[in-house]
Amino acid sequence: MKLDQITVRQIKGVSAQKEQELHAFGVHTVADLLDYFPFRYEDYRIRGLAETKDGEKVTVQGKIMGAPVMQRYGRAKSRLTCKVVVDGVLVTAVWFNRHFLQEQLVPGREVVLTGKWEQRRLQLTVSDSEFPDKGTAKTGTLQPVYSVGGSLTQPWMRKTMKQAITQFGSLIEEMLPVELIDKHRLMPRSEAIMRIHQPDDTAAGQGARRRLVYEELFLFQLKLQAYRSLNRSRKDGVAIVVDPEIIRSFVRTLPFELTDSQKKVVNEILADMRQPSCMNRLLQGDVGSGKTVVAAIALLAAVKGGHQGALMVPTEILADQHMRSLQKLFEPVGLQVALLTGSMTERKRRDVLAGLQMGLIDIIVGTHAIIQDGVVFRSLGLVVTDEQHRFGVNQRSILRRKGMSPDVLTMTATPIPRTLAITAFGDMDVSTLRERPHGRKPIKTYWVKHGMLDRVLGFIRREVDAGRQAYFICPLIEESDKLDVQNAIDLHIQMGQAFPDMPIGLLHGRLGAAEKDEVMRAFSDNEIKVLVATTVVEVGVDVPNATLMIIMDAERFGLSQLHQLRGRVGRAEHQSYCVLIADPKSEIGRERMKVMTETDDGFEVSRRDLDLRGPGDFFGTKQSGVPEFRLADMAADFAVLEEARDDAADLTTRPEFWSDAIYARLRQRLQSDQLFQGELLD
Ligand SMILES: Nc1ncnc2c1ncn2[C@@H]1O[C@H](COP(=O)(O)OP(=O)(O)OP(=O)(O)O)[C@@H](O)[C@H]1O
Repeated sequence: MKLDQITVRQIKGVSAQKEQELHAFGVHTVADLLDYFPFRYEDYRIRGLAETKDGEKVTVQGKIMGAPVMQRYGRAKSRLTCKVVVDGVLVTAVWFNRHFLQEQLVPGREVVLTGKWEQRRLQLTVSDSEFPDKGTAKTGTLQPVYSVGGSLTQPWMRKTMKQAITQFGSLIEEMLPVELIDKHRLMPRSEAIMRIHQPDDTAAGQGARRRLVYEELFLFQLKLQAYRSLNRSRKDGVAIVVDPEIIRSFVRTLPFELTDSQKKVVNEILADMRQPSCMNRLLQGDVGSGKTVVAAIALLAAVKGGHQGALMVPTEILADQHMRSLQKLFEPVGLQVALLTGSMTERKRRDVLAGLQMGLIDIIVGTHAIIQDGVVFRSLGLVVTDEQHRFGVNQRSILRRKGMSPDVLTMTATPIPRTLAITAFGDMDVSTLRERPHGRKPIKTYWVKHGMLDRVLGFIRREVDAGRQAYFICPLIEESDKLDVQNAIDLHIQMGQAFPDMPIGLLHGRLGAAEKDEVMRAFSDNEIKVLVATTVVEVGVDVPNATLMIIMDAERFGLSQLHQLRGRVGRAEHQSYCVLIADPKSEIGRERMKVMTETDDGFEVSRRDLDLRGPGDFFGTKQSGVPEFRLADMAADFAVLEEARDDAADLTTRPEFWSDAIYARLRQRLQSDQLFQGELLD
């Protein structure tokens, strides 16, 4: 019998109702239950009061000195106090709603008390007490604390866990290969499971945790690596072979020389595309590092190799911008670029769809709608997308069902600290643009208080008089009672009054698509000098003549968002500036503003952001692909994560991993994972 075939109902003491409640926590089988780890331990080990700080929780042993005093409030509420001598100090012990203890508090009797210590009043508010003459179960131990609810209480979980281990502990199987256990000197799985639920001393408890953290991270990495190596071994992708001279002569048409970083990354991408397996590569580069032209070269290669390319972007504004810049770039080489968006007329849409199907359109630009049903390509060779729309297994299988296995290049402008890159993008190969184009000057960033608006206006005037343009960003569209933030519409009016002679534009999410396009076009063409906008301009907008970015209420934005916004300037050779207007209330808020003024390197901003926020918060949402681990802590267990990654990478490249019986259990475990959706062994 295997543990994952035994239902929790078969554990003594688990009723049908309790079983149902366990289901709500994802616990169905004994295997699930044993993998339901405590998230912390309650410490009942006895300590001296001298080493206990005010407000801390502590367990002490003492002797009852006087008769207890009880006050009752209504029927159920009571306050019981009693003098107890602990380490030679006379302490007042207080219990709330434990009137039934009164008779047991006999002067002269030994007692063990656990509770919160209040130094000043020499008082202990007791949450737990035991009497050594009656035997102590908890005293001196660490008790596991589980995430529970409903009628599942901590004592019940502890008891049930113990019972499960007694009944079924001998069936716990090892799941890591022996060589890894030996290599890292890990505790056997059965021992680790028992100890994590019933730790007897910290050293062994640490060993148990280390073993299970390794296992968790290893399985996670194995999943990513297996996916990656499986992907590489599949030969159903398109092998895109282009004459290097075509690429070279295209590069010669560019108005600038590629940076060494761009050349290196282009080579990595083209090498991937030549393979008959599907490319799954992440291109990370700081704001303004020139990712677009890299993507353009890859798209050109796809087309010259006899296929079509798609560029998928998050917003229609960006779709429009990229459409125009690709058209300009590809005009000399005669590529047909088309736009596909939700706000297009039905007729136009039909034309585009027909063009794609017949292969008259080489490159399609649009939001994620471009790979959805109803869109048929003659032969899709490459999809370029951004990290928010990263290609999951789902999208790949939609395309595969349509008979397409394009190469995929994912771009991100949020440089990801190494820790998170390993976890969130471990299934991808990574290319990084390390340098910015030559001649770029670092952006100067200033942080000012709200009272300085007049000087900021003077700054705008100076830049515009010098022929440049400015962005003025604020957090909301319209005035809100709840938040005291400057809104774009008001600010637009205010700016109009301050600069009656200056064309000032307004851009926000509530404008219609055509209106947005028109505002963006006018700003691009330098007809509008100052653009008052919400964060719709955050990602990817490229107007090289803009040199001033002013961000109102900057404390309301996250660091990476501020960095993204700042990246809208400094995109050509002119000196550029960013002004943050903010009165942050918290220390962290002030720290964030300081980080911005101290560095304009996105990798450094990310690193400091991670320090300030912690990894759990870094991406904000679950869809970011950063998983929540049961035991592992990405910051604290980073070294283990790296080991696990190397081990998993090593294992999955060995042929025996895919064929040998020893690894069958690991493969089975992988296959049950959603990421693969049964693809692993077909
Ligand atoms: N090698 C280069 N030399 C000079 N200018 C370049 C070079 N590569 C790109 N550029 C220009 O730099 C600007 C920024 O490039 P691009 O829009 O590709 O940045 P990006 O990496 O996509 O940044 P973001 O994530 O901020 O949109 C563009 O105007 C582009 O034409």
